[in-house]
Amino acid sequence: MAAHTVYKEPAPIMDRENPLESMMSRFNIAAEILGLDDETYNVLKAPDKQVIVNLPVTMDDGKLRVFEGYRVIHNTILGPSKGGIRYDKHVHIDEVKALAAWMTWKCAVVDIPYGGAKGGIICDPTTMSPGELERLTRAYTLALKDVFGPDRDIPAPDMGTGPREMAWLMDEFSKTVGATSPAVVTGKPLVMGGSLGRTEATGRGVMVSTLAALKKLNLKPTDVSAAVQGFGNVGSWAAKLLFDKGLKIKAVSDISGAYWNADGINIDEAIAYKNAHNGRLEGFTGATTMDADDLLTSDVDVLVPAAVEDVITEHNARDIKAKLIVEGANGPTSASADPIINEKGILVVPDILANSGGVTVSYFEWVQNRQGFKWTEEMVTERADRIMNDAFEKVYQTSQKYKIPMRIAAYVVSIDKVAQTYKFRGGF
Ligand SMILES: NC(=O)C1=CN([C@@H]2O[C@H](COP(=O)(O)OP(=O)(O)OC[C@H]3O[C@@H](n4cnc5c(N)ncnc54)[C@H](OP(=O)(O)O)[C@@H]3O)[C@@H](O)[C@H]2O)C=CC1
Ligand SMILES: O=C(O)CCC(=O)C(=O)O
Repeated sequence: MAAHTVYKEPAPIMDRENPLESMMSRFNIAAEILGLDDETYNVLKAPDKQVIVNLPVTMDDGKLRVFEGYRVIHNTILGPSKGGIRYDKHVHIDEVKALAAWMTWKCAVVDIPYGGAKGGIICDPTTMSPGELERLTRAYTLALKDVFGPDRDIPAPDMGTGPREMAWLMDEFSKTVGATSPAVVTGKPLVMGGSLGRTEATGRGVMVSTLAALKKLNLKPTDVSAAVQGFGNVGSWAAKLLFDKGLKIKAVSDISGAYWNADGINIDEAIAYKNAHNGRLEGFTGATTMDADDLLTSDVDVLVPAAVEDVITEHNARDIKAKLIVEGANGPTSASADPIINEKGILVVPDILANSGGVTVSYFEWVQNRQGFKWTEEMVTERADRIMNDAFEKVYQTSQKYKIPMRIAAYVVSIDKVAQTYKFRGGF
């Protein structure tokens, strides 16, 4: 008889900052500023739906392992819910709930017709074979076949997933409905309905919002240095596009460590090195190694956290030297750090604005799938850049109007749009 193991070893959330608490604390401040009515507040403070699934997967050694997966739908008043799927050993339901709510606010801030959702599976994709990952992805899709759908809930990549997983998901879902259904998922490979520009979209949005913020600070990109934490999809593209705009990228990092060069790192070389070395920067010779935590407090003008949640906390915020933080990751700053950052006068382009380029181009992918017509790369980037710049300006003007940080202003813009929609639609 095969041995049965339940693969479930999440880090207890109590030992870390809780992203859900950070999300709620900002939501509460913005709701207060808006004078949000109790009914709408009570609807928005909790997710519409939380699904927990058990996923039995036969591993390559013939043993059966049961993984735990989640899909949280935060809100759908603006449209079908949208949000990525995370494969990571630290996935936690509270984290998925926070990430789902951030998707609602993110889609509202860029004014695209989606609600918010997020998914995750507790697993370590770095130790699993492609076959195991495929069986896991198909099991997750089957378990959620009644949740997903082009007009219901549309997943996408997040940490630990990419076009390969989205292709398996699209295929498995299509089999359950008996017809090829490309619009059920975004972030697909180009040959099967993916959009030009989606791979780099989140990093591009980070670059566009960094340039917009530098303008407000009267700083020229070519006079500015930056550090980027995380060198995956978001971090590597953000670093490359900022490097191309003339910023001196003095530090980058991934899970293997942080790498520093006061004269600037050649990001093209760093990406080529990573691609040739199993996706890691370990051993990169274009920089010297530095303590990973020191990257966040290093002597640079712009800090781009683009890895995981809660890396900027009350414990290190005082030591940050950057004048500008542009949040490529979701939730990289704990609410406990907000007052310190505000007191220091650091301008923060918050996650729900700075990294919204990804979902914006996902929206374009979904539109193209439904139109059955492929846009050119120029159409994608021109429209995405315009949306990012418009959203930046709207949030910036709101922050000026209410004399509040851009983070709270972004929540104000989003919650206001959602609340107004509830008023018009009625129903409760
Ligand atoms: N992909 C997207 O379109 C979007 C992603 N985001 C957010 O951006 C963030 C990154 O996602 P994405 O780039 O897709 O994920 P990836 O899995 O592609 O990359 C994550 C990167 O972070 C590194 N990393 C993980 N933990 C640490 C750490 N403690 N310190 C330094 N680096 C670390 C990883 O290193 P290694 O590879 O060596 O493990 C990897 O370089 C997440 O918060 C995600 O939710 C937001 C909007 C859209
Ligand atoms: O592209 C998408 O639909 C969602 C991306 C995502 O998960 C995010 O923005 O955090």
